[in-house]
Amino acid sequence: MGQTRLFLTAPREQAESIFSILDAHFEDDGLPISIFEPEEDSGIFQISIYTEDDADSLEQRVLESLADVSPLPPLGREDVPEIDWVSHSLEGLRPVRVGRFLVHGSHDRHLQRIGDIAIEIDAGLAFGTGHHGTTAGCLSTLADILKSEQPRNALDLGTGSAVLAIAIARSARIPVLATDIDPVATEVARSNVRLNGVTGLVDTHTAPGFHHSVFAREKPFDLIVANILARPLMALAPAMAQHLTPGGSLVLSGILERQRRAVVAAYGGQGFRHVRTQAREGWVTIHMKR
Ligand SMILES: C[S@@+](CC[C@H](N)C(=O)[O-])C[C@H]1O[C@@H](n2cnc3c(N)ncnc32)[C@H](O)[C@@H]1O
Repeated sequence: MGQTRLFLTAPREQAESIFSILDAHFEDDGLPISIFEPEEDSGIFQISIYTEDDADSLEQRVLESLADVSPLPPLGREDVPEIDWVSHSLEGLRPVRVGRFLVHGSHDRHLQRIGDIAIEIDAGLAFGTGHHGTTAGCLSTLADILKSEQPRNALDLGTGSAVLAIAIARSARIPVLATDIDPVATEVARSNVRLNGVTGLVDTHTAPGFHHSVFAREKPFDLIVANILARPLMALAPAMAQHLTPGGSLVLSGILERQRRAVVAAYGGQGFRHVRTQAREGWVTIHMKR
């Protein structure tokens, strides 16, 4: 069955606000939502939401969720044949540079420069192309951490495309456990891990939170990255403390600016101290240590 894409086009600030509203509103539906700049440096962004089900009812819900946005840009709609979905979603994606990390699709391999840590992501069905402010924030924070720390065993919880696990494995050459609640994401992660030649380092598993025997086998970790969302992250704070070594680094993202204090407080209660927060596109990435 094909997919339908609903989309809105708006200047950056409005586009980011629409993206945040849709992201929060459809959080429990698990529908892919993306934001990107179709034309480089144009400042005009497109927010897309995809469904395989009833597009009419989604359209209605999108309009209801955006009722307070004024003026509301027109809501576009197009059918995306299933066969084209992955390549379609990649076509619009430019490579992303964050520090030494270059996240790119297969068609942009040639952009790699000496000294780059290149991460090839070739599937659109899991989150994590580097374009989202949360992924970019995690990559940037990981790059900073890896300049001064030498972790030996890492965890990427909510791995999506495995972009962060691959970034850690390729730059630190250490084992990384990469888990996701969604079996489709785990499949995509596995295939990206193979594509990037790090099968010997990155181990992928489907698991909600820490509910899998692999955690007991692989813990403790001295670096954990989790780009999920504020609420599940707060619920996971005690388990994070149990799985991270004293002195280890924790990178949390998927947190809106207004949720930052609550997340820092939840982790403060578990013995974590705040090191640094980076903000991108309304999202924050928090580095904490235990
Ligand atoms: C925002 S994406 C992040 C993907 C990638 N790590 C990145 O930074 O681009 C969040 C991922 O976490 C997964 N996820 C959500 N809740 C989870 C949970 N409780 N346990 C494990 N994975 C979870 C989702 O399926 C999704 O793939």
